[in-house]
Amino acid sequence: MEVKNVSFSYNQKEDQLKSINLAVEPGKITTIIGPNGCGKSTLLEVMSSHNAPQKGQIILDGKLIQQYKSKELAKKLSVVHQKNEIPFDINVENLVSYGRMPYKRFFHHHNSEEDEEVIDWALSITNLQSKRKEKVEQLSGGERQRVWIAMALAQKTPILFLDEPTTYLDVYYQFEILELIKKLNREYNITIVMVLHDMNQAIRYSDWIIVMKNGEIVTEGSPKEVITEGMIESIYGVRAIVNHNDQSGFYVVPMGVARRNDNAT
Ligand SMILES: Nc1ncnc2c1ncn2[C@@H]1O[C@H](COP(=O)(O)OP(=O)(O)OP(=O)(O)O)[C@@H](O)[C@H]1O
Repeated sequence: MEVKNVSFSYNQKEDQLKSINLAVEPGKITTIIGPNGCGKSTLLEVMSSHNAPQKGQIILDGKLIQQYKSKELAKKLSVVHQKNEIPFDINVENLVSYGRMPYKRFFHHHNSEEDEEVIDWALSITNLQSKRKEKVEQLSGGERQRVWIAMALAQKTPILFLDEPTTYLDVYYQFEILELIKKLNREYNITIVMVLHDMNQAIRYSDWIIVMKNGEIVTEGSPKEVITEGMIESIYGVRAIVNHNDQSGFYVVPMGVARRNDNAT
């Protein structure tokens, strides 16, 4: 997938994305980081054709993204959004089965054998088999996040976008979700593009990191190239120590505010 010179504005006054250029490498985990409001979610929304850019092109498998029919695109790319509304009274397997919609004909609501197999696979890889009859609203935050991921997996797409998949989760569930994402990438070869805030998680789980500020990409590269004390100070206005030890590998310790950050976005 390639993003070429893309600009996007919600209000026609100011661009929330300014001339974005990037390429998503197939089979890798790409993570977008940057301060609140810098345009990370907006970029995912534009890359998934949820919003159309005013300028530039997004190309997926050699074709402009707006030329895909919605069902056709939904077989290539699935998205786990930051905020999700649970339909009233729905159980886990019924919500996950929504992921099969792109494969169904109009007014054909029942699941085919293949649909059932894929739903079983999505439930088992997200470790939700035992919860399949439970109401989604009664699950814990970590379990719910796995349900949204299972629904996206039921779409059986080669590309998965996740917007802040670990937000609101305790540290155990954060690792559980990130390990699942890594497994989807390493064992099932699903290309991942995700937004994260935690730099240590970005270091540990990404092949490639894109850093945004003010609607622009300011730098990108491998975690080691990108996560530096200088980058953290200039992008976030925070003093940090970037260190390495044999046990933990390479890690960041944020130390405090370096300067008043009036221009975080
Ligand atoms: N639906 C919308 N209508 C108008 N402006 C919006 C809308 N959604 C986001 N914005 C604005 O676009 C800018 C980028 O927002 P976006 O949510 O993409 O940032 P983000 O980097 O994902 O932030 P965060 O880390 O806080 O989730 C912000 O100034 C935000 O206020």
